[in-house]
Amino acid sequence: MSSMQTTADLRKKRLDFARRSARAWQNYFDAHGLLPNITLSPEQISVVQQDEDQMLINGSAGTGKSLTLIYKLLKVMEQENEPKRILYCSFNTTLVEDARKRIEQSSKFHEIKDKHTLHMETFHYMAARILREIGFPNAEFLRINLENLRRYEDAITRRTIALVDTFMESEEYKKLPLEQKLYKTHAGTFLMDEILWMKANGFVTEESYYHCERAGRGNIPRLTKEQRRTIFYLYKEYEKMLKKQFHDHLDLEDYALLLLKYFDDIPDSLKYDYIFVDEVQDLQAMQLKALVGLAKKSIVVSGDPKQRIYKRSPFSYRDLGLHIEGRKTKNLRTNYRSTKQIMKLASSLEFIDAENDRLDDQRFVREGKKPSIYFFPSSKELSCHLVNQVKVIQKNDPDATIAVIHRHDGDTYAISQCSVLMELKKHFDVITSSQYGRRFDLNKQKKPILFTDAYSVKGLEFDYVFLIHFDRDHYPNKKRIEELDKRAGDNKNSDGYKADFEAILNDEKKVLYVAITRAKKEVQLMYTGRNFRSICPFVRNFYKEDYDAFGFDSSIYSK
Ligand SMILES: Nc1ncnc2c1ncn2[C@@H]1O[C@H](COP(=O)(O)OP(=O)(O)OP(=O)(O)O)[C@@H](O)[C@H]1O
Repeated sequence: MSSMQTTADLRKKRLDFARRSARAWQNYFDAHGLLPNITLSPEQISVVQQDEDQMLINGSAGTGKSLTLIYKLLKVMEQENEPKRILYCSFNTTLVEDARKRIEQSSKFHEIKDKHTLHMETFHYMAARILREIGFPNAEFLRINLENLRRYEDAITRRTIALVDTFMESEEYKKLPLEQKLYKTHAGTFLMDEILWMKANGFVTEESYYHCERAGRGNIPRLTKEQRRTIFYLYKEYEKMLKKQFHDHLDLEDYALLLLKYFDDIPDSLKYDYIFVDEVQDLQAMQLKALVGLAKKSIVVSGDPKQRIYKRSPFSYRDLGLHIEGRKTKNLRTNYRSTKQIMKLASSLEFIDAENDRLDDQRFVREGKKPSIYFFPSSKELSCHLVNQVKVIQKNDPDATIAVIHRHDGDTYAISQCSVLMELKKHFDVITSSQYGRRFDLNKQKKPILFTDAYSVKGLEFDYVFLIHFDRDHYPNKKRIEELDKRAGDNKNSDGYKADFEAILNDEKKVLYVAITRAKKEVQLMYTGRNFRSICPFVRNFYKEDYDAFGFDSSIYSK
């Protein structure tokens, strides 16, 4: 009896296998040799071969999510015989430029690229293209980088400050019931943040805003439901201001909202058959929702929640129309970029909202030197060390790519005055992230050194990474804490303040995680200060055996 069952089971298994193979082979794509020096792992191949209308590729930094996405894109381009419209998009300009550099390395790509219409661009560029076609000539083709984002937020803050100040002096405000009056701390940047958050999440009717969960907005300052009525009034006034005084100016958050609002006016010919989205965690909720709507046949997104360093939202993927449960979510586990030693350090950072990388869940293809942390009493000494290190690298490893990551975060004046940058420029060819697309040629020997903030290098990688601001003023960024303190007023002992403070620390750890995980071979974290105690507090998450310390005693801080 049992042997008969076994034979039947075996036959069924064989049949299932044959059916599965036949199904797989119909769309089988020969991924071999498409990009130089890459042989996809079985794990990656199975993601490339699996066709779904919606799919999520998950994985920690360096597991090949972007690469796998590019292979899926090449697969579609090769297998579709009729011309298709295909979009590869992400939030940051540099990442899109990087993907373009990668795909250009494939000779297959050059063979098949004219078969289809392929757009490789940021969300905003794609949205501006469609919006202009359907009657919004004000949609701009903006370069999305940190400097432009800061400039743009500053402009909005100036408008919202003027708006709140005038409103609070008005007769109308005086007549408001007490419970709808605002606190002083609701002024300025708070209103700017709130309006942008409302737009990013589509809460642009009074009732939806009144009833929504303000996830991601923190607790400080408190905002009661009744006060939301006043904020909504100010939002409306702000919109009128944009129309009248700023000639129908569009905020970046308006691009997705307009696509959704005028969705029926978008002809099918402007939508995409296939959409591929990299670093999906950086997109705002309405942006992702618009992309889901624009994908006629399939949308594949890839991301890593530990690298989410932009604004948060109350929505799940499902709420936004992305159904990626079960086999439609794929996880990649082998790290092809960083050494085990680098990932060990990065993985010890503890987050409150994202699961830590478990090292025993990950595999590595290379090992290398332990990361190091250096304290220097002055920035002159730090610069001197950095220059010497770069000289040694360029002598021993002339093909190497090098990034120096700072935390001036879009402050163009601070960047221009940065003594480390000045010193580097005396010795080397140095570029900033806005020059990355034009000046950074992966095929050339002796590439320029990239001097960049941590946001602009999302998705990029370098053989050697130097972080120059590993101190308590920059991780966490002092300006963010000062802003929270300003908003808290006398409320600094409240639980709400503590929770918001923790949320900032968590975000800032993610910035650090992104920065460290850009390194392939070696990473050095460096800081200066009056004494070694000015070290970044996140060092307490590190195990002392995971890094070499210079200029201070690691046993004081680390686990
Ligand atoms: N199978 C492979 N063989 C060789 N190299 C690989 C393989 N898979 C990925 N890589 C390389 O590993 C590096 C990291 O890949 P990729 O940038 O796609 O990772 P990622 O998961 O998107 O990272 P991040 O989340 O940091 O953007 C790249 O240099 C890529 O070429």
